[in-house]
Amino acid sequence: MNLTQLVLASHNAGKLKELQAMLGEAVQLRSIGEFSQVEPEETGLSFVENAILKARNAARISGLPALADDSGLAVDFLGGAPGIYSARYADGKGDAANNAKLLDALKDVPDAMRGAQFVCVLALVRHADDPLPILCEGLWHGRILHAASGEHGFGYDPLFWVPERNVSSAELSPADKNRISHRARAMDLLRQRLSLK
Ligand SMILES: O=c1nc[nH]c2c1ncn2[C@H]1C[C@H](O)[C@@H](COP(=O)(O)OP(=O)(O)OP(=O)(O)O)O1
Ligand SMILES: [Mg+2]
Repeated sequence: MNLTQLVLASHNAGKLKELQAMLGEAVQLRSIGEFSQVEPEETGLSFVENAILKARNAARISGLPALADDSGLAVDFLGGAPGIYSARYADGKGDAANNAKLLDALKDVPDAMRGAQFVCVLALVRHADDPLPILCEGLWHGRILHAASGEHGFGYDPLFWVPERNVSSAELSPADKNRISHRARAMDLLRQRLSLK
């Protein structure tokens, strides 16, 4: 597979930055935003389904092989919510509203019951109708803080406490987050599958 031209099926600038940093110079990720501003509806019931749906859509629009990232935050106390609905948790009002709603949902919940996982599924399709998408998954275990902390990253990072570093994931340097995050784990697997260094 020629991977010098790969389109990233994401309108999220934070993901593009992280994934490009992880891939290095060998692969140039082009944003789907160069081709279309229309975001496909994420109608799947799983991260896998939504990742494949986004990848196929981007491959169709761009004519290039496409990588999609479907990710989210699964909170134990909320039975895995917001999960695949993480981006839409506060009805599309954005990251700050999502974080405020999550803090409210966990008000007065003690630390021991605030466990959560970031989930990332990467899907790579060679073309829009690829019958064998490459799928890689990564999980990152942590806990939901009682208040936002840190300026790096995006999304729920300011609320996600990283036990192995004793900071929020928004307090990690971008390079550090990219070594240990759910996305980093999924990307490690993808690199192995593609025999990339
Ligand atoms: O490392 C992360 N650090 C913090 N938050 C994160 C992370 N990874 C995913 N998240 C959150 C952001 C969003 O609320 C949802 C992903 O939703 P998701 O649909 O996959 O992405 P999106 O709509 O932002 O962009 P797009 O679908 O165009 O790729 O999970
Ligand atoms: Mg999305």
